[in-house]
Amino acid sequence: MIRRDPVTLKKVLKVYFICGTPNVSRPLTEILEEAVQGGATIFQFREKGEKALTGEKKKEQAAKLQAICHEKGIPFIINDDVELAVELNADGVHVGQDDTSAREVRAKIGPDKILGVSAHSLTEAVQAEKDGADYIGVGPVFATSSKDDAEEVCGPERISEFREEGLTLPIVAIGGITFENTPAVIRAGADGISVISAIASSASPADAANKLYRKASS
Ligand SMILES: Cc1ncsc1CCOP(=O)(O)O
Ligand SMILES: C=C1C=NC(C)=NC1=N
Ligand SMILES: [Mg+2]
Repeated sequence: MIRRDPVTLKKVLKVYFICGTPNVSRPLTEILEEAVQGGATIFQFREKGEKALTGEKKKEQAAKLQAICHEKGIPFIINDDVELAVELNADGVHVGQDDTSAREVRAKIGPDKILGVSAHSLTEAVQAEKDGADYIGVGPVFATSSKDDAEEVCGPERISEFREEGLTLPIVAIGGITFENTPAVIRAGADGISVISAIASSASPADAANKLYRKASS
């Protein structure tokens, strides 16, 4: 169990791979293995879109991915689906502003699980912290084609603004992140970067994760 303290979490958030079966054209289990091999430090199962698995199939896939994360010693996070997270005893949940309220999720998953919340404004960020969030996901910092209902691009500046306002909560940036633009995001004050396509669409997820890790740690 990853302790929820901010110091541990800031390390764990370094290279946050997020993926669902609609994002890949070969088994997600294979891609996850390779991504962790390369240096991914935390994984989120985000099963969304018209081709997303549901019910038993989604649960089976989640269990397989969870087993890989446990074997490799990285946290397994589930996006949105709090019930599934509780059922599988996942390491945590990530919710957006339009999902179950963070306060309610914290009550359902208990004090030892990781809770991530998407935040686009300082108000949302401060509220998330009050509601028991361990980290916030901020973005899209660059243009992305992986989320059709993404908010408008906010740039890494949004993260700098939060830091200038004194927000110390762990922050992971998201949206259109590649190893080229990772340094700017870390310089802006993010503790880590989260990606879908930079790893999922790479010919070598291991190589992509490794490049991202080096850029996020430098
Ligand atoms: C889930 C999510 N939230 C904001 S942008 C995004 C998609 C990120 O995907 P990519 O890393 O491929 O831009
Ligand atoms: C929308 C999101 C923002 N940030 C993170 C870490 N995950 C998400 N699903
Ligand atoms: Mg959501």
